[in-house]
Amino acid sequence: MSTEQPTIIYTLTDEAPLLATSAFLPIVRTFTAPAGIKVETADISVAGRILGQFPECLSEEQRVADTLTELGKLTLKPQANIIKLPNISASVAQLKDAIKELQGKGYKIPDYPEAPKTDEEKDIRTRYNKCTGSAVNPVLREGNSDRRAPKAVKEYARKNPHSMADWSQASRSHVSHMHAGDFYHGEKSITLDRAREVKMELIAKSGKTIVLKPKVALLDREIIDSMFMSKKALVEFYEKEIEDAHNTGVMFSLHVKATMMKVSHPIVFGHCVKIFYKEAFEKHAKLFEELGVNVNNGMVDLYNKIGTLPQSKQDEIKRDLHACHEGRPELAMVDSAKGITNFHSPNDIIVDASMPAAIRNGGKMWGADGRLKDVKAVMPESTFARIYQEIINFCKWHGAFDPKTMGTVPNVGLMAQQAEEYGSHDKTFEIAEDGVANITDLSTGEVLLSQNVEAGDIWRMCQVKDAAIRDWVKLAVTRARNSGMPVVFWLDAYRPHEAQMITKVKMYLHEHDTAGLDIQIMSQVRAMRYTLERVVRGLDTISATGNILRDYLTDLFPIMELGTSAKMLSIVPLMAGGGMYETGAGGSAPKHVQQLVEENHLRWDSLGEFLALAVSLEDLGIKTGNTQAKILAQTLDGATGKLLDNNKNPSPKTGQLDNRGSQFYLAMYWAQELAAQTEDTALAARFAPLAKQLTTNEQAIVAELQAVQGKAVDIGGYYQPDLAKLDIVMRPSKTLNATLAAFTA
Ligand SMILES: NC(=O)C1=CN([C@@H]2O[C@H](COP(=O)(O)OP(=O)(O)OC[C@H]3O[C@@H](n4cnc5c(N)ncnc54)[C@H](OP(=O)(O)O)[C@@H]3O)[C@@H](O)[C@H]2O)C=CC1
Ligand SMILES: O=C(O)CCC(=O)C(=O)O
Ligand SMILES: [Mg+2]
Repeated sequence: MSTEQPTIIYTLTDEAPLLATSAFLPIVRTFTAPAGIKVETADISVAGRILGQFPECLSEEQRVADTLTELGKLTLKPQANIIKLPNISASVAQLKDAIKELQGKGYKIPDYPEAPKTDEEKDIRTRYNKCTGSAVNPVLREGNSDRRAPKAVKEYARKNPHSMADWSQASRSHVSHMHAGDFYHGEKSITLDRAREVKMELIAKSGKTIVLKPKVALLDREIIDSMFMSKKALVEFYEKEIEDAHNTGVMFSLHVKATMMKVSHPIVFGHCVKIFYKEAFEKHAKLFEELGVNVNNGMVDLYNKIGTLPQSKQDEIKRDLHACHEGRPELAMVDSAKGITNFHSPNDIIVDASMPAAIRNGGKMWGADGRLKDVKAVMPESTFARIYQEIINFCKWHGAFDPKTMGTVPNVGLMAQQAEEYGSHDKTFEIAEDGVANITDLSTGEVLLSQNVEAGDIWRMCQVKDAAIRDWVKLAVTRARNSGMPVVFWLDAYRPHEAQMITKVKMYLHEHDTAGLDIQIMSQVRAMRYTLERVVRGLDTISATGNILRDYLTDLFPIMELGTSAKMLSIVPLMAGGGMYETGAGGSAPKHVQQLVEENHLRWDSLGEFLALAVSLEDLGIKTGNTQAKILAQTLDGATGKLLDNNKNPSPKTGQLDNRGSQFYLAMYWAQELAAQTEDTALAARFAPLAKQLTTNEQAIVAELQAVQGKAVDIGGYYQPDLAKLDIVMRPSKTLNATLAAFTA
């Protein structure tokens, strides 16, 4: 038994999860304190991360620690027990908004340098770049991923099915992806024969050698890939698909993951915008260059930059942009009421969330007129786009899934140690000149992988470490054994990277007793088909996938099965022995903040947080020998079950029970469960008065929580809300606050 006080690290993040945590944390502490468990916080919000980059610009009181780096180090220790809430993976536009907000609050941090020239500006830009895109998850995910719908949650969804729009066999919705010239087609992959140090360089046709990445240290038996996307092929593909959508009268939408693929996907996105508005971009090319317009950051960047021009010039540009819509297909909207299209910002439509939403809507997205319409879903990279076409085909034939009867698809995802594409952004480059792109051994000069590339192509190297793969296979076998479900490894033997993976998976499966287990390997399209054939028959199938499909499938299936990925249990067994517990599988729901600020109603569902806390406590109990932690875990699970049975989830409608009400019910049921358990009578006695008080005051507390709704509130900031104001807004029940305070006193 450890002598240190058992500690859970609770992350403070952004947007809806931060709002919810500010109310939930006092409840958590109330319950964990009697068991001697410490709950510490770690601020990894985008605002906190920005401030952490510029200590020299801040006063002593303003300075914050580099919490993310510290937390990253903790994940490498066996005692790590971290509750990780979803955080913003910021686009450049969001970053700039956050900088502005912080400057307005008196933090003297520099402006974001649009076109850095001096060394100082370049340094600032480098520091800010550390805060964009998916900057948190890859640092903390030092383990593979186990995401699933717990039994109670699945049962709840079966009894209370969410709405699913009908699918028509006449639906014209489809996925369009490249058939040549994308990363899939040009990929080369090897497994290393020993540890090596390599460089990435371009031997240009002009004779120049451009070193793009001077050194990458690789481990023995690591798999590395070299792949590129041809700009020419991409541009041709967009031209063809835009024209096809126009000719056939189907709405056009573009789905990327510009947060995690923070270097490649903004470029992929930008080309599409430039082709869609080709004539306007050609006409104003010089001016846009002078203004530093970069539509890789979305049309929002263009509109911001032209805002400095005389009104007549702005009007002319806008007229030219609007004129482009003539002869172009209708564009899918992000917010039709506000006129925000799919091209507004590359982060507005994030494929893992956007495609499931469209499939749940019968294959439709919103048009400018506020109506749902069939859509051409453009995902240039073919590697994973095909799974969506497969599920669309399935829905067209079988109709929408039925949450009452459908099976479940848990996921075991390879994500440790920045695996695969999601860890590649520091090794992704837009090629400046035609030439040969080589990955070369630094000490021997041997060229390990080589590609012929052209100016504008996107070239990248991905890595996945042997230890991560071995751990992933073990996790898949363990999950198969514990659940009794078959496992399918979604691996495509025709893709060079995955051919290497298949060899390793087969090898590592031999390390385990797989007798009686059903473990298969199938290409993604076949795996999707096989899984769906089982899903409609009510059968369950574990998907064991690489990092991208982990992300895609853990939104896709939960959204079909449960209506949201918020209700997922997301465990990351850290390879060093600790545990990280993510809360759900989705994001930070910016729309929910807007509703809170305008109407004081928070629809965010903290169920994922309740589930995460229970496994965190359970793990802490086992590892530290704290039996009360185990009881807290069991009773919390019981409370979550009651919450579901009694339907005390937050409602999306203002005036009804919201996140705060749902949290109150969790606290009440948890106290009741603790008071009722007989394993630890002292603990039962300790919680009995709390259970009694919360139960007696149920009506009063719910009424107090309800009474505040319907009016606008001030939380003192978006990226860095004022914690005191947040406390007032998120904890409006005097009775509840007083009861918790009296218990702790
Ligand atoms: N683990 C992480 O850190 C992740 C972070 N992100 C980040 O989150 C931000 C938003 O991403 P986006 O793609 O819009 O996806 P989100 O998952 O945040 O939002 C999509 C929709 O899902 C629903 N939803 C998601 N979680 C919950 C919840 N707990 N309770 C209720 N509803 C929920 C909401 O639908 P409705 O409004 O209809 O109720 C929401 O509008 C981005 O900055 C992104 O990078 C995204 C994924 C994971
Ligand atoms: O880190 C991010 O930006 C998003 C992560 C994500 O979508 C996921 O892991 O499901
Ligand atoms: Mg995701």
